[in-house]
Amino acid sequence: MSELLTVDEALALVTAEARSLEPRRVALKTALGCLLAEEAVSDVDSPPHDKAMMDGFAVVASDTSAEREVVETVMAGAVPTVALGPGQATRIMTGAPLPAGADAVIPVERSETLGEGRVRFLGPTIAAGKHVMRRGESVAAGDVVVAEGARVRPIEIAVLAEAGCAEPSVVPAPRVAVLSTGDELVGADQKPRAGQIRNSNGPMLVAAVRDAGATPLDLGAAVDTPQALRLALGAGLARADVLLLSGGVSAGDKDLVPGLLAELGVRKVFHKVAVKPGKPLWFGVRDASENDPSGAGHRCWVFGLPGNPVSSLVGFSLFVRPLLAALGGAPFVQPATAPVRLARAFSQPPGRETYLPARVDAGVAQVLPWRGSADIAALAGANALLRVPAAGGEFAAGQQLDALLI
Ligand SMILES: Nc1nc2c(c(=O)[nH]1)N[C@H]1C(S)=C(S)[C@@H](COP(=O)(O)OP(=O)(O)OC[C@H]3O[C@@H](n4cnc5c(N)ncnc54)[C@H](O)[C@@H]3O)O[C@H]1N2
Ligand code: MOO
Repeated sequence: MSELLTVDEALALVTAEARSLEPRRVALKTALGCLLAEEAVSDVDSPPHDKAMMDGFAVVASDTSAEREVVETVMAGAVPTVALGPGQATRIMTGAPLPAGADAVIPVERSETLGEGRVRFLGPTIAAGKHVMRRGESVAAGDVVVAEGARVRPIEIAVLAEAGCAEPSVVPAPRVAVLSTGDELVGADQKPRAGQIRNSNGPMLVAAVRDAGATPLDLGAAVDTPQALRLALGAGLARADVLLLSGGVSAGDKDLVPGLLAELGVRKVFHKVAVKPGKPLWFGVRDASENDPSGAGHRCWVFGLPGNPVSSLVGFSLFVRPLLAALGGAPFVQPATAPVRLARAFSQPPGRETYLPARVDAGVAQVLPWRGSADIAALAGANALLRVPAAGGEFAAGQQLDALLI
């Protein structure tokens, strides 16, 4: 047991292997959640013209004529053709460019149409600039509109669109292949026969990848034969930045994964961590190379997550999710934890660092009844995994521990 890596030691090894993915240009609509790899510069003024901010009449503010001649109507998208003189007004719609000479807009609610193309305005005179947004008032061509390193949220998508950045350079979302292994697995839509179970890890990990802002590539399930596994592992290594495997990493007769990964050029970084559940976790890296057997040549990070679903979830939350954030350009982040207070006393024998399913409300953690690493059903209402240090001990109600947020 003492030879096993601690969680912190294993995290340090993952951190040492982590690096941000190479920036590349992506279609704007797929940039959501990514880090911008270069500052975005606008190629236009915004607004592109002095624009009406109300439906109404463009006027010369200093003109005090009681009645005006309406010289034309300008809709948004159109261009005015008549310069305004004294005693004149242009009917104008919100967003349309102001005609030359005009410097204010009187809202339609403050007008009275007199017929024969004439209009009278009600109420006080209007100040120059009223209900008008000047050309370039928001952004001037050449302005930096989003800084390098900013996270692209829906707001930044709008700003980039306005600035004409249709293909921004971003640190891309990692592509993550998910492969479940095991002869016993059937799909959620199938009735398991004797000896079979449904594949719950595959759908969980695909969803967890998506939830982490990465792009999942669902490779389904492979049976435990060297041929089937070699083919599926090769596909994952060729097509993804990260390959997530579930099952086949402990000590069973059919735990073929570590040997096959070595054969495919994946360098083992560690196997087994002092954590409960999740001990048999395997981590390795296929280094970037021009002559790798898959022909892809890019670096690929590989996790063999233990087959038991709760063990897989713990491995994902502790190691995979932080690595995905780092590949996406964030400084290496530790797993998301929060201090919580225990609702009830409990005791835990010494052993591995342990993660107990818990429900945290207003900072108070209830440990949930749980039948071990195969009992994912017990976690259906859980929102945290309570971290119990390896030394174990007696924990009093109200005592503070850390919880991993899931
Ligand atoms: N002699 C030893 N036996 C085991 C050890 C060990 O160190 N020495 N470790 C135990 C621990 S801890 C775990 S966790 C499991 C992990 O084993 P594997 O990663 O090799 O996974 P499998 O043996 O393939 O499966 C374990 C368990 O999980 C079920 N499973 C597998 N895949 C899925 C899936 N996609 N969806 C749902 N459930 C899945 C599988 O049917 C098994 O019941 O090993 C212990 N044994
Ligand atoms: O660590 Mo295993 O993951 O205890 O079930």
